[in-house]
Amino acid sequence: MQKIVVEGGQTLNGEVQISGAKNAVLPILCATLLADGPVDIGNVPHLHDVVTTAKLLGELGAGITIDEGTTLFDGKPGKGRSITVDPTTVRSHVAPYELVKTMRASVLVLGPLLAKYGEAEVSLPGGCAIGSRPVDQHIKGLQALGAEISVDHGFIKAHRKGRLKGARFVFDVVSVTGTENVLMAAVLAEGTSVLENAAMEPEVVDLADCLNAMGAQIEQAGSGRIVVHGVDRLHGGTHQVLPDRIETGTFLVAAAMTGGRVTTRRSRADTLDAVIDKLRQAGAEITVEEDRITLDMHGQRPRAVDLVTAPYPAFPTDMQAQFMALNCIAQGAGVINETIFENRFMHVNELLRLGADIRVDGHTAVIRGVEGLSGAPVMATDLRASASLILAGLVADGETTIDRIYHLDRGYENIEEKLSGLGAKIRRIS
Ligand SMILES: CC(=O)N[C@H]1[C@@H](OP(=O)(O)OP(=O)(O)OC[C@H]2O[C@@H](n3ccc(=O)[nH]c3=O)[C@H](O)[C@@H]2O)O[C@H](CO)[C@@H](O)[C@@H]1O
Ligand SMILES: C=C(OP(=O)(O)O)C(=O)O
Repeated sequence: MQKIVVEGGQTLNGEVQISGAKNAVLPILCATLLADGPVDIGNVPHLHDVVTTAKLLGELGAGITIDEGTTLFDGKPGKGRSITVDPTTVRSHVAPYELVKTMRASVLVLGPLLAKYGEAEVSLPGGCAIGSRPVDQHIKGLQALGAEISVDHGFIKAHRKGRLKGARFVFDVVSVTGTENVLMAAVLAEGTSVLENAAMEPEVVDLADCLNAMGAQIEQAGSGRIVVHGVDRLHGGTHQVLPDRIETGTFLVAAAMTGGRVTTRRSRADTLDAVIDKLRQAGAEITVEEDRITLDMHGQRPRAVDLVTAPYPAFPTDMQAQFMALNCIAQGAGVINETIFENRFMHVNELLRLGADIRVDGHTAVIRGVEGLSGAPVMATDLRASASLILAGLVADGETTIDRIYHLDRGYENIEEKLSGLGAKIRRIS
């Protein structure tokens, strides 16, 4: 099994190119199932979850063509990957357990298969083990559009008699993938749907942009009330995936923790307001120019920050572990309140092994910054926990070895190469 070894003590400096967003490309890949022709997706990150989703689409019968290194991003040439999905050969409507178990986003084939082909059988999804992660909102939303759904032997079984019917649906809780699933189904429903208490995440907007490029009529994505005028069919199209705001935030935190100066290229500062605000509170000087965000810590140790995770545009739960790592070595004490997932403090025990001072009471963690961490073997428990351990390793004394890094490969493209480019001493070993 592979591990990552980080030798702490380097100040990060330089520029890093941000990849396409995992949480945008995965729903977009699933959305291609709705089209009557091929869909070209550009700025696709090299991630394990992308490979799994492509395998899943292939298993359903879609044609997949991968083109390395020719993607255009915002009209500027750049190296990246594009994937063309041809859904016209889809024959199966079953998403098997073996492919779905590793990845939360695989549940996103449910809405498209149901809307386009009239039936779907999708294994209950996996993903990061950060809470119970139910799918009741996905099911209720699709039922509101007229679907008949049962959960049986670990599979969600859905079918429709006739076309789905547009409806008003109010989500009980704000759910990102729940909004995306119902949105994708509503696109081919008869009449207008209004999705209330919808997720406002930039990845939902990116999905809606892609669907609109395929002929959908979606209005107000990015607000809590999305209006969808159903259409008879979607055609093929092209779309560039938006930059990954969580990857961007992770590199900015790395720069802040090491006292360095780092510029992220091909990033979108407008999707990171809450994160940038917290980094400024931590003492960072941040400047934004077009798609570049520069964080300069001027060699200073960060100040601890308090934060509460909540749905977008508030502070993202996917940046919580990274800010926990920052607080571990900051001046003063910070309080982190995790309100989205009930079991998302699993990195705490590993950070304690590096010498951190953290106390957890329910959903709240109090972190007192220490002068220094000391490198040790640790174990990654989920994707962002893995990132937090790398960040801690960057500033720890000596070597930190991180085990179970397969989580990391689900969501970070070439993280060790990108960090090495900024001056970190980091390597992957088998
Ligand atoms: C692939 C993807 O995009 N993953 C992201 C997505 O996950 P995901 O879409 O799974 O997260 P949700 O937004 O659905 O979860 C938010 C909260 O709603 C609850 N809930 C959700 C659905 C449901 O049917 N019933 C229910 O009760 C969950 O338990 C959780 O407490 O948003 C999360 C919250 O920003 C991020 O951490 C994940 O990186
Ligand atoms: C929780 C995450 O991913 P997923 O929903 O795919 O498990 C994440 O990206 O931090």
